[in-house]
Amino acid sequence: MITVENLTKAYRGRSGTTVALDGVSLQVPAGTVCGVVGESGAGKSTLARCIALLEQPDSGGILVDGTDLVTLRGSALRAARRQIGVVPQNDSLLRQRTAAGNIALPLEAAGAPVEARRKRVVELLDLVGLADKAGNYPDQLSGGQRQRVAIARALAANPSVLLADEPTSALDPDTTASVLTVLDRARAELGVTVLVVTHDMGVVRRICDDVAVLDRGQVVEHGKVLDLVTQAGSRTSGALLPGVEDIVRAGDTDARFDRVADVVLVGFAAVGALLPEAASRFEVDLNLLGGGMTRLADTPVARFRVALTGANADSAFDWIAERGAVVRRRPTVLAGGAAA
Ligand SMILES: Nc1ncnc2c1ncn2[C@@H]1O[C@H](COP(=O)(O)OP(=O)(O)OP(=O)(O)O)[C@@H](O)[C@H]1O
Repeated sequence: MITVENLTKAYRGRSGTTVALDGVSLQVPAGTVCGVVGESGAGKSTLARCIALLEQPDSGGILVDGTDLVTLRGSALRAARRQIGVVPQNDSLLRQRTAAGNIALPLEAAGAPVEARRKRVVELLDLVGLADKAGNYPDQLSGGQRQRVAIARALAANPSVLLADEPTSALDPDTTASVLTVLDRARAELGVTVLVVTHDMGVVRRICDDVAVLDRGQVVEHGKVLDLVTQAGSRTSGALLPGVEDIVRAGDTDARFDRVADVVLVGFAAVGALLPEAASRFEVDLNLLGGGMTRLADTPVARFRVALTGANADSAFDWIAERGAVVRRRPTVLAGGAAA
């Protein structure tokens, strides 16, 4: 578990002071993947550097498994650093070392015996899908493969936390997918807690359990992705759910139906069956006016603008809501123009 408590950090320069982190608090449960997102300049990299102990915050705490890292010095600080594997923003492999040689670096620094090193490097190459590239030098690897070697190197000393700063920013979509798969495997197979700094909500969509949205040094949204997408007006729902607004000229079209609502459905059962079942159970005509389906990690999620016609339209929406869907009714415009 990583707990960031009220972290502040300002940069002081000749042209004045820039507040990069302004009381940031967040919790990342053990064994989850958390995305830190936000516009350029929001403070994401500063937060990552503070958590990686590469930068000293002005105030606040960073607790990893209960230990406040900010207060540590000397050998305790060095030991704490080993608990945090860092995948740097830029290509950071040593050019004169092979993939295996790069991955072995932290193990050499920790004084691990040769045989243990060799075994661990083989395991890690396998984890990142590069078992056949052990002897390749960085220049003989693609950008995505180099990034996977950097992840393997960050995992070499068995850290409890893996911190990746924009791990996919320079990669094409296919390569991005392979890097994200590796981060997901690190969590699933090694139980590592993963913090991914990214400006790309696609990363959140694919692998994050949790997300923290930073804006001008503050956390403006934080929680489970699947909870945040059900909250009306959340930035996460806006960025990750299919849009319903632009499909129809709402006022005109809504008027043709008895009841209209925006419905968010989460999970296989809800997405697959809830709406047709409601239609047949309550004998209402069901029309989808907008929206669509998507997938958040392994979970199917849908947002539809649903129109119902029939005497039981209200009861049908109540029933859908009782089964866990989020139903936001829209004011129904009657054919004559007055709101119902
Ligand atoms: N070393 C520094 N010296 C002075 N100001 C800095 C320094 N590093 C960052 N800043 C400023 O702090 C603020 C937060 O920067 P930071 O790099 O943490 O944001 P970010 O969200 O990671 O942005 P990006 O997505 O562009 O990398 C910005 O206003 C930035 O200009």
